Amino acid sequence: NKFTVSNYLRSEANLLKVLNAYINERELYLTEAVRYLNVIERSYNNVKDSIYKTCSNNSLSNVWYEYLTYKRVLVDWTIFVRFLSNDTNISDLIAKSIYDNNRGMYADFIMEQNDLKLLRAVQQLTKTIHNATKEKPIADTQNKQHIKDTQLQIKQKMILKLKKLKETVNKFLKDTKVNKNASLTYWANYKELCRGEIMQNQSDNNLKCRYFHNNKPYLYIGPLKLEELHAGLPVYMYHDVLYDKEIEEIQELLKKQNMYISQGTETIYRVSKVTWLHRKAMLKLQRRMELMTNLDMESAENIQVGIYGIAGHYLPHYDTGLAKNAAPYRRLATLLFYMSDTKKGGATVFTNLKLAVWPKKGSAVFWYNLKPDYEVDTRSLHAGCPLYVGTKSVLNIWIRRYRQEFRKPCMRDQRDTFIF
Ligand SMILES: O=C(O)CCC(=O)C(=O)O
Ligand SMILES: [Fe+2]
Repeated sequence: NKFTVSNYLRSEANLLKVLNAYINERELYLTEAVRYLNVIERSYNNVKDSIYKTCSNNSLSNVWYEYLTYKRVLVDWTIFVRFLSNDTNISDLIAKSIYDNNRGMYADFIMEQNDLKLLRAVQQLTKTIHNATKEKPIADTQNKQHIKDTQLQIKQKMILKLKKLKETVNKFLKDTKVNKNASLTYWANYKELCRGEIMQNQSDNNLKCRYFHNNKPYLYIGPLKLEELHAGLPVYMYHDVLYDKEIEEIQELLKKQNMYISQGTETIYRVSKVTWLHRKAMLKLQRRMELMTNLDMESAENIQVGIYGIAGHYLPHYDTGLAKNAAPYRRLATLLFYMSDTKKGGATVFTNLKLAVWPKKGSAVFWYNLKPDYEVDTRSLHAGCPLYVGTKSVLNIWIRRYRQEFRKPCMRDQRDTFIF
């Protein structure tokens, strides 16, 4: 087992082959499931519409709908569930079922409802289903009471059958490895927020704009303009906290660093350019940041500059890593400055809060990523929306947890969020 590059490449090629085959197979499986489920759903909608139209809740208005319903419960669902639990292919199951029952069972795949031939087929099929349920065909008896009894028995059978089907499906859903919640949370609200389709919750109308001095003498003279953006997890917007002159200064520094040529970031979750400025490169700004956050700037990272071009974006993420061995270095809070406005797209969105923040040149957003027990606050999940026009540039300042113990002491189960 000597190590050679070609040996290594060969095992990688194998891996690719196996995984591709696996994915193709899964894809076929799902396509078949979707196709078959659509057939069931169409039949279901057909019958449901007829119930609405005729306002009859107890009986199905004609023999066709009756047939469809029996067939769905007694045959279609059974096939589908067998398919889910065995991974066999549906065509085989249908073929087997046709063989077991009657060719005509699948007539509805090919016939229109007002077809004369169909009517005859339906009569035939209803018989078949009654046969399949081991009941005497209704047409064979003159006894009305007997017909009623038979129908009741069939109904009861169907209810039991549906109950069993539900159990099997639920078990299947529980057993599959897909973490539905994770993928849903990930995308939930992102696109709608970015398109500006979700408006802020009306119940948040206690939010205020205020001058904020935080008991700091300096701020008595020149208070901060603070806008509360969210009541649950406090997200604050500070207006006019980054001056045009400072923005120009930063852009000069970036040019010297060749920011616009190099340092592109292109991953599956982020398309932007990123570089860093030493946090002491902007001393006055650093002092302002301390006033805005009330946190010890000695544990702040250097300033991360992010630049997005058209279609640039950053998918939902937490700013902090959660490795246990690096607990003191978790990013307690984020201060995000906007160096530009955006004309279209490019909002910063908090997908769990259903909150969109539209960038305004010179303003900054501030929020906590950790709860008072220093674990991650899932409400802080956020993203940078795709940009449609122009360029968007931001400054990220992450303030880490260490050195904040006296300002923001760890409080298990005390409050659900940090406040100033
Ligand atoms: O660009 C934005 O609006 C958000 C940026 C962000 O979340 C980040 O860089 O961590
Ligand atoms: Fe972020």
